[in-house]
Amino acid sequence: MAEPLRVVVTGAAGQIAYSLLYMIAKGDVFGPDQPLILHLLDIPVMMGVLEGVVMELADCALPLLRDVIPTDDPVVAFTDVSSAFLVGAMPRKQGMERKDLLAANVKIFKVQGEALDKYAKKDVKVLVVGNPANTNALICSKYAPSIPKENFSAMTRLDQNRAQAQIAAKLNVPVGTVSNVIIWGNHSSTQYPDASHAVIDKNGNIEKAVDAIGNEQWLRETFLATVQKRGAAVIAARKMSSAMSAAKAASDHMRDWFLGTKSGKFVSMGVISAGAYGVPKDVIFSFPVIIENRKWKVVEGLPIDDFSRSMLDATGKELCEEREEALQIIQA
Ligand SMILES: NC(=O)C1=CN([C@@H]2O[C@H](COP(=O)(O)OP(=O)(O)OC[C@H]3O[C@@H](n4cnc5c(N)ncnc54)[C@H](O)[C@@H]3O)[C@@H](O)[C@H]2O)C=CC1
Ligand SMILES: O=C(O)CCC(=O)C(=O)O
Repeated sequence: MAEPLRVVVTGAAGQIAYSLLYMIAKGDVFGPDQPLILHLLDIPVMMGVLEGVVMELADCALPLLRDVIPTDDPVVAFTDVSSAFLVGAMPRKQGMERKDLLAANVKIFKVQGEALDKYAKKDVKVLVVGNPANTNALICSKYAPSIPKENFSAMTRLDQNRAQAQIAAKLNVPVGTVSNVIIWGNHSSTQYPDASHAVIDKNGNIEKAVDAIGNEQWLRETFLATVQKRGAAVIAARKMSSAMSAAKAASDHMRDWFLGTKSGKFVSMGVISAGAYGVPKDVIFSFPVIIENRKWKVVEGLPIDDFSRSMLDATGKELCEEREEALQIIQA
């Protein structure tokens, strides 16, 4: 069997981590043959709660889990890790936009970037879940200059999963038959859920989702708004933000990064922009990617119509504004 892989989860005493840790520890992310050592970081006041999480992980009797290290010390948390789930951050409350969290959360990602830079493996793969995820990931990367920028990502997989589920429900087909829906841009209400390249696999016959749906107005209005505002809808219903679905999306994202995407399928990830599709450079922008040998590559050459162009421009503009605001907060 392989050597154990060290994986850190921050915000380990929180609600997303409560579902995520089980998914990781039972092999959903790194595969059924990969032993794991979990590093669990939270803040000092949460150490009692974290102790309970550690007890529960032990009580799951999971064969792949070789050790669990609970800590409030970033040095312990980030030392020698190959994979980092950065979940720990304040969630938004009803009526807030995710960017309203910048002031509270961006400094966490500066500190954790510095710790990753000093203590993590240089090929560590970092997934930022804590909101506003794209800009937090950018700041984290900025403070970890010895780690390639391509190793930092932000989670838009929950938006992708939501989009697939909406299309499957509209067509009354199993969600697993829907693929290649794209989330462009920011994990915010300016994101662009784009079904124009999505396909449905009907027993081996591949049909374009737009043809199967046959209702452009639904795609541009109902579908778009439902996916963009789904996080807020969950908060309104649960009085807490999405957790089980966020954990599943984080697992999907890191699994595809480590194990690769399936042939002909692409997934959406917030990654450092080099300006593909004419969007701003040096922001963490969600693109369609394929992944091989733990390296992602933006899918190029997809046609972009006028509607899509205006959506890409709007979400890119918001990311540039968030970047400026984050830098001001950090430098203040
Ligand atoms: N990108 C996405 O699709 C999604 C992002 N989120 C975001 O994920 C974040 C976490 O959400 P929940 O788990 O529901 O929140 P939660 O409040 O249940 O848990 C957050 C945990 O982070 C800890 N924490 C705070 N500062 C920390 C630090 N400096 N180091 C380590 N741990 C720290 C807290 O003590 C708490 O235990 C929020 O920012 C939320 O908005 C949530 C759902 C989806
Ligand atoms: O919407 C939020 O701010 C919290 C959770 C989240 O990011 C989401 O559900 O998409």
